[in-house]
Amino acid sequence: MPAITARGLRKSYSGRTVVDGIDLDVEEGEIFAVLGPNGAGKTTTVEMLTGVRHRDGGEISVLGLDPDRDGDRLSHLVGVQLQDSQLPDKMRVGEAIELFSSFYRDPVDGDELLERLHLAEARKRPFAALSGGQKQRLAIALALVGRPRVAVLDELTTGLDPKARRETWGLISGLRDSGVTVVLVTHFMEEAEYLADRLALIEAGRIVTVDTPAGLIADRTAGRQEIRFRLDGDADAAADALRALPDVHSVAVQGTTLVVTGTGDVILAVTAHIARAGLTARDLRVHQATLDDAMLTTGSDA
Ligand SMILES: Nc1ncnc2c1ncn2[C@@H]1O[C@H](COP(=O)(O)OP(=O)(O)OP(=O)(O)O)[C@@H](O)[C@H]1O
Repeated sequence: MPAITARGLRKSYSGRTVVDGIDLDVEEGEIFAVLGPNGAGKTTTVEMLTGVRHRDGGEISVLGLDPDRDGDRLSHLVGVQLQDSQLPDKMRVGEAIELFSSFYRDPVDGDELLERLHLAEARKRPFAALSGGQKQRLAIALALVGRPRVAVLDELTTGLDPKARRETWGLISGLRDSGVTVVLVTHFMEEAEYLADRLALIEAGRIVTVDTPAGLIADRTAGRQEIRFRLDGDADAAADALRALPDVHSVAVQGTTLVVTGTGDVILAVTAHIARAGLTARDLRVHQATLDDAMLTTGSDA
């Protein structure tokens, strides 16, 4: 049974429709990413799922409850990290965790959570004195302290450095492993590819695609691969020979570097040819199409 179902979701601001009939099913225990360009309606959509924002039309069920009608009951089951979370300037990190813990029947261990999010040393620091990354990590901690069954995380790792981002991904994978359903709004394709079981692409308030990351990549890039290597010898002659191979789509010569694109068994075809011709390929690198590549092929700036 889906943890979240939305049908015909609509929202307008001052007569301008920004969510225009969205249908969604998020399965229990999956990480579901919401992607799309700036202003597509991602935040408005997830805010309606959590009841933070009221819908103008459509139906929503989160764990069998309606966020507009059953907000109090749902607040015990859903953890929300929204963009630009604000707390009173003087509130200390430890006080915020204690306050939010007190809202829930069975909160997690606040100390352990702060430790995992590298905030233990900032426990006594007031909100106003936190760095951007610390505020971000505190927002994640506050979303998770109530041991939610559903976590809605908007721009989870925006503002975090690469190490903190990776650690946060570990935390979110762990949540899924413990059965939590996660809805994740993100602009980082690498994050969606790494974490998401499925994703929805939203453009201009409508769902364009719902797929797995691998399915979307395969669909949009047709399994395109790129191989780069340096060649000792006549690069132009080698390029001509490579162009004649099956599965090779293009060969570009950039100085002594060859860039070959293709599909199917192109890697095998190229490496076998190099060996047969007695050539040496140095610094050989293979690039498989990523979610970033898939999104760029649609012209989206998500
Ligand atoms: N409170 C509001 N009042 C008026 N317009 C709003 C309000 N909140 C959002 N909008 C507008 O609704 C549209 C959708 O905004 P939303 O924040 O849902 O998009 P988004 O996909 O999350 O964008 P981003 O990736 O930039 O966060 C935008 O054009 C935005 O300017």
